[in-house]
Amino acid sequence: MCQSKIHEFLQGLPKCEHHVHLEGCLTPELTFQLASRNGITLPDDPAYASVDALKNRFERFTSLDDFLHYYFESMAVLRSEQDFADLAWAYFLQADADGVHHAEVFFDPQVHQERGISYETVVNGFSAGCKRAEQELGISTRLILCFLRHLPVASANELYDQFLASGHYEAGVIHGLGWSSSEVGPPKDMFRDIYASAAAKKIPLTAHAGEEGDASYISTALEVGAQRIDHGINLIQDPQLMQRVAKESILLSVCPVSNLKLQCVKSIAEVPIRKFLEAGVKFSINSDDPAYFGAYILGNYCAVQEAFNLSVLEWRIIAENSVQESWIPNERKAELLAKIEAHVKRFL
Ligand code: HPA
Ligand SMILES: [Zn+2]
Repeated sequence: MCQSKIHEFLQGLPKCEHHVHLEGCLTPELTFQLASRNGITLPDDPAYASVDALKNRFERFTSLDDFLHYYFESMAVLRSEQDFADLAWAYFLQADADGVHHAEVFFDPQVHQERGISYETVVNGFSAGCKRAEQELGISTRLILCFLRHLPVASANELYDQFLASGHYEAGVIHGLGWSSSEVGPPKDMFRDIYASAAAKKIPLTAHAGEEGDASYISTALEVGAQRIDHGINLIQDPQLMQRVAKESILLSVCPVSNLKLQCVKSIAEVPIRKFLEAGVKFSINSDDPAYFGAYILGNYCAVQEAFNLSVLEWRIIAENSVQESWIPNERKAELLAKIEAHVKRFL
């Protein structure tokens, strides 16, 4: 297939996104707009001198923690429910343009709470953005609350109690829990108690693991109850674990451009896409923090295509697995699988 045809195929291929941080959709432009709207002085760092200076800084992250520094600092511009709703809406508009039909999106209440923004403000704003995407764009959505590994466990425990007391899970406002932030350093199983409690309540659980950390971070995440692994590229270090992940249909939410930008790989070709396909490991392809890494989901699909030259049928497997392992009812899965089938048929 010629380049323009494959781009048309990838653009129209019905997609599910499972790994995007709503705060990671805060572009330099929106950062400056919200800073001005809220009368906030941006950090005294040359990176924040202008929109272009910030964009330039985002071109040279040296590690996950180097990125996280800017990710957490920029969030200070988010203050009102409307700010959070606007940020989510900005993501959903781009996702819609990229052919996303279902999106499971992360957010980080702890950092907002630490700077005096209430849990309710954050959840109400983000869930308003999700509701608008469902109504106006027909995208089904799932909000996933993330616990942060660089903060004390006591802070996560407090948030977990607040989450339980809010009734947000039962009300379908928040659909699952995850963990993220610095990988190597804090104890691998720091959220063991929270995950045991949440698993007993049948709350869907995922975890960032195997991005900078080795495969043992993945096995620990699974041991404490994660049903999905975010990133997980270092699974290839452990063939036995890889077999188990394939056998148990544990989805990896892989983020190729993020891996490149955070120097976890030297090129997209190093992301084990073909090895996962060959081993029957299910994965989806995702954007992670698109405002920081310069690629939304379609950019990630195209980067994978350029590196691996996958066939239409291989893309069909990826798209179908993305639907099958989404946290949605079977009727919605059937609807999305039919859309994929119709689209694929046009290109075979
Ligand atoms: O890629 C990531 N890894 C860990 N934490 C994060 N928070 C936003 N993006 C990431
Ligand atoms: Zn992530």
